[in-house]
Amino acid sequence: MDKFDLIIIGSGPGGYKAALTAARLGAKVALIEKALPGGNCLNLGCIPKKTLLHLASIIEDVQHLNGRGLVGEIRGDFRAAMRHKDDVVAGIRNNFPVWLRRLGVAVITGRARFIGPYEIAVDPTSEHEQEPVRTLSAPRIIIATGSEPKPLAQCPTDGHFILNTRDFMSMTEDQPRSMLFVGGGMANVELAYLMHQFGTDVLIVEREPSLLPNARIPEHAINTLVRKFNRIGLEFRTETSVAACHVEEAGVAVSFDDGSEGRFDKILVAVGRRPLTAGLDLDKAGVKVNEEGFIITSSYLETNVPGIYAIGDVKPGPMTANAALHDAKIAATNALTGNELTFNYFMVPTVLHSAMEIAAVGLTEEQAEAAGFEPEAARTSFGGSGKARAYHDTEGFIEVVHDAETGQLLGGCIVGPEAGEQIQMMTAACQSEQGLWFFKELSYSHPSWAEEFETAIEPCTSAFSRSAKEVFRPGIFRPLRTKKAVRNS
Ligand SMILES: Cc1cc2nc3c(=O)[nH]c(=O)nc-3n(C[C@H](O)[C@H](O)[C@H](O)COP(=O)(O)OP(=O)(O)OC[C@H]3O[C@@H](n4cnc5c(N)ncnc54)[C@H](O)[C@@H]3O)c2cc1C
Ligand SMILES: NC(=O)c1ccc[n+]([C@@H]2O[C@H](COP(=O)([O-])OP(=O)(O)OC[C@H]3O[C@@H](n4cnc5c(N)ncnc54)[C@H](O)[C@@H]3O)[C@@H](O)[C@H]2O)c1
Repeated sequence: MDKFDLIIIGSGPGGYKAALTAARLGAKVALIEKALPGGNCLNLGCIPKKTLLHLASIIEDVQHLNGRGLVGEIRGDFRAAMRHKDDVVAGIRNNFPVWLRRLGVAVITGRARFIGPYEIAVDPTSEHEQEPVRTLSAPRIIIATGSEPKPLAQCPTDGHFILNTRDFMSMTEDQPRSMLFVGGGMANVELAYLMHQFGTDVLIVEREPSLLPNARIPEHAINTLVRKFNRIGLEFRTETSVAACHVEEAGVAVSFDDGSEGRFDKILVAVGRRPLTAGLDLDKAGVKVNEEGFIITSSYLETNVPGIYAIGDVKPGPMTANAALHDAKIAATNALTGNELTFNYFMVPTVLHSAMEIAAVGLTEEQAEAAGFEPEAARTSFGGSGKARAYHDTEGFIEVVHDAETGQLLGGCIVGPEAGEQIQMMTAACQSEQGLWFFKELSYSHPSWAEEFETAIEPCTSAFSRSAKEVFRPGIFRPLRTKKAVRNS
């Protein structure tokens, strides 16, 4: 039996970040992966999606600027775009094990299962079935096995006409002329926009009264996106679902639960994801799951079994790579240096890449009020931004939520180009003890998107004297280290 300081199961963003963190802390680490290195995020989610959406947004930009110094038509070539996406993903993936091995991480291919609390058997995958079962042990184990798409009984996937996100990312056929997207959550709101820009007729159906009902994004930001969907002709129906689907020779006939019918070349079902623990034999280690199958953890991300941690999609919390990366640093550090760090998902941004980029972090005004703050939102639209005007893209806004009493920053939301980049600054500001002065005292580059932070908060800072910083009250963004947080409060 091979002995390690730490064994990590799964090499998605949670698993690989945990491996890097632990290796840099000097630990002897084993990282086990049963499928492609990089997990859902690299192979079937974030990276392939962003590669394709980058092309979609270039198509939109060129169409938008046509007649303003650009001439000519541009259109997407779906098959070539999918091949380009495969090349991008393979380029990152091929480098991945090399990079980890260079840091001394033992990257092991195979299917991991518990044979005891601190012992793991690694079964060979089907391509390497001649290889023997390997056994490993470690006093610390991190489970980072991710999630899989939830099935929908009314729309069973067949991998060809009715797809889940995995099937979609593996499509090699010609571009469908029409597509139904069942579920109006993060995945379909992004992928439907992609297909719309490539010229497919799309329809999203969402059973709740609005799109993105579970997203950690303020409602008024979602409304901005909805207005844009209406303007560009991207069709969606809320309070609607699928009653039945019949696969025909060259497409799918669909009956909706409002009595209407339709026919589509393909359907993409994205109605959420469920944790992936099948085959792990968690019972052999005594690790407990909740009624939905998520592994239960403490705020240190430790399971009920001391020394066994769970991170990312497999435990309750936001199912994003951003959250998995946050978890990874916390669990790996706690596992090796003692439980001290706790997760705080208010510090983790959410970013939606669709017809508009929307990024949010921290508390909305409503959440801040419920948490006992006196919230005030400072806003500015990009209408007055030189950069936005230069780009002919003034639809978005910046919103900064702060405590009216102290100027403490509580959260924010950005809608517009590169919102996912600008949100890093908002995240840093929320963790700073400077409050609104974080934005006030910076010198900005001009023209830039970020200078609009100062524009947004200017009317609010005038209401405070500089000494107001002294009444700053640590709140939702208190430092991650619990001991320090106790000292501060
Ligand atoms: C279409 C789509 C787009 C997305 N885009 C974004 C985005 O832009 N930004 C974002 O933050 N999030 C995005 N997400 C979500 C993101 O992909 C996931 O939240 C993230 O991948 C979760 O990371 P993880 O490490 O927990 O699990 P995963 O990435 O799922 O990795 C788990 C790994 O564990 C392996 N594994 C499972 N069981 C075993 C076993 N028994 N033995 C060995 N290995 C095992 C799996 O093969 C897998 O490789 C997207 C999701 C989808 C579906
Ligand atoms: N940019 C990102 O960070 C990003 C992108 C894609 C996915 N993800 C993550 O991946 C996970 C999976 O994405 P997702 O979009 O599948 O899940 P989701 O939970 O974001 O959305 C699923 C949607 O399907 C709806 N729904 C459920 N059953 C339905 C039915 N029968 N008919 C119609 N609608 C129905 C739900 O109300 C919900 O709005 C999410 O947790 C998300 O956070 C993140």
